[in-house]
Amino acid sequence: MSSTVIVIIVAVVVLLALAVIAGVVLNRRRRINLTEKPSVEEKPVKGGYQTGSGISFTQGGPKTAAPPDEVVEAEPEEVEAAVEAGPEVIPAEPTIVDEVAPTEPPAPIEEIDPTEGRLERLRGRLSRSRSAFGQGLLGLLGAGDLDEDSWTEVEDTLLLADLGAATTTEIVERLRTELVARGVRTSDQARTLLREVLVDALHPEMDRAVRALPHEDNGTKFPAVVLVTGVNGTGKTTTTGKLARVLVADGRTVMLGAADTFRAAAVEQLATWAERVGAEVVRGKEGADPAAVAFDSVKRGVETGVDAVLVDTAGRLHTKTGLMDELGKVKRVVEKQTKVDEVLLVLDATTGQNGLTQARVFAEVVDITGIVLTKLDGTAKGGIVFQVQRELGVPVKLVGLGEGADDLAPFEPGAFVDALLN
Ligand SMILES: Nc1nc2c(ncn2[C@@H]2O[C@H](COP(=O)(O)OP(=O)(O)OP(=O)(O)O)[C@@H](O)[C@H]2O)c(=O)[nH]1
Repeated sequence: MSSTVIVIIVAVVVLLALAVIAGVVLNRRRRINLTEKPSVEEKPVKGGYQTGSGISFTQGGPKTAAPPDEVVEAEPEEVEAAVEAGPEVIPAEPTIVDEVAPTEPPAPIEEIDPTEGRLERLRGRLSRSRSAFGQGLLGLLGAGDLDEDSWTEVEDTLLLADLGAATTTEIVERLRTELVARGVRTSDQARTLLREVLVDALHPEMDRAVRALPHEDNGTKFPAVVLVTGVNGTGKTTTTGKLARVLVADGRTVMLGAADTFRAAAVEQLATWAERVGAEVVRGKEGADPAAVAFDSVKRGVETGVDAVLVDTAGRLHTKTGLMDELGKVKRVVEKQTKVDEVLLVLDATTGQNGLTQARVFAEVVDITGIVLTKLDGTAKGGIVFQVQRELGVPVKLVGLGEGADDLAPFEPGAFVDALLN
């Protein structure tokens, strides 16, 4: 073979290699990168809920995630019993490990939608909240001097949107003072004032990053442990799956723990989510002790060196004692191995006051570190966000805006209020 032919072959090979590399780079760019904030702030589209950034994550571990004091004290014997798989409820240890799904599932791993597509789809999802809220308020405030009847109407609008009595009073008082102090006369001025007051009431200074990144302890990598809790039906399993997708899209590895063993279908549901993103799932048999499954998922997560273990916990609200036993035990048992970094409480926004009652009970049982408000797309009462944060003193970190796999968004007070008012 002549040297010219060899040179041509080498040149063709180099060109092909460059084309492959360019293809891979372009493909990766199309995937969402949730840690990067867009450099240019997009103007919110009328009526849409657009967030300026992706869901942000932060490191777990003792340095950044010191949780408040635990409500429930660990009982060593009880913890041991759960870990060693007591005969009546906990399946034998090997059973759980045997049921770990294969690392490489046969089904193809899904591409996760790029950010642009996600924001596009979330537009207008809050339209029902908007019609009940922003338009009415702006109509009233834009009129200038308000008589007592008009102020009562403002109050009623806020109450109807589920903001709760305390937040409503606070907001009305501030509006009354500022309206006079600033001499508000036009609807634009009213809009600016209303936006400011509502955003402030949502405490934009709260840290809303999800503690789902690993930390190191004495040179050993520990995954972040996220417990996802809430009453069955609120969207707990769905949220766990959606969060796993966000992490995977961000280049992270996750282990899912199907500790909601109350309903076999819930375990299957989580296994499907895991399969779709190529993650492992650890599960127990129906009726298995949730604490044992949670323990095994974290153990497996540490062994395999994943970045985060997301545990879908049981959320039966039969009695407070029952819940306390179950959830308190899950947390204590997991903490035999590593700290629980995040306890997310999933609340269904459509349940209004009922959701708040649930929140109170859960908060008494376990230290909630973040709230996920689901089904905000299906309610005219977006105001529940204000109330639940106020009640628990814990930030709403994520919101569910649909049944689709990528319909989970970070909660941003400014973007949320814009969606209500525009
Ligand atoms: N519209 C809407 N539906 C949602 C949202 N989040 C979850 N859902 C739906 O709510 C239903 C219940 O969700 P699950 O995730 O199964 O609820 P769960 O709390 O895990 O309940 P169990 O499976 O019984 O443990 C499902 O049909 C979800 O698709 C949301 O943000 N918007």
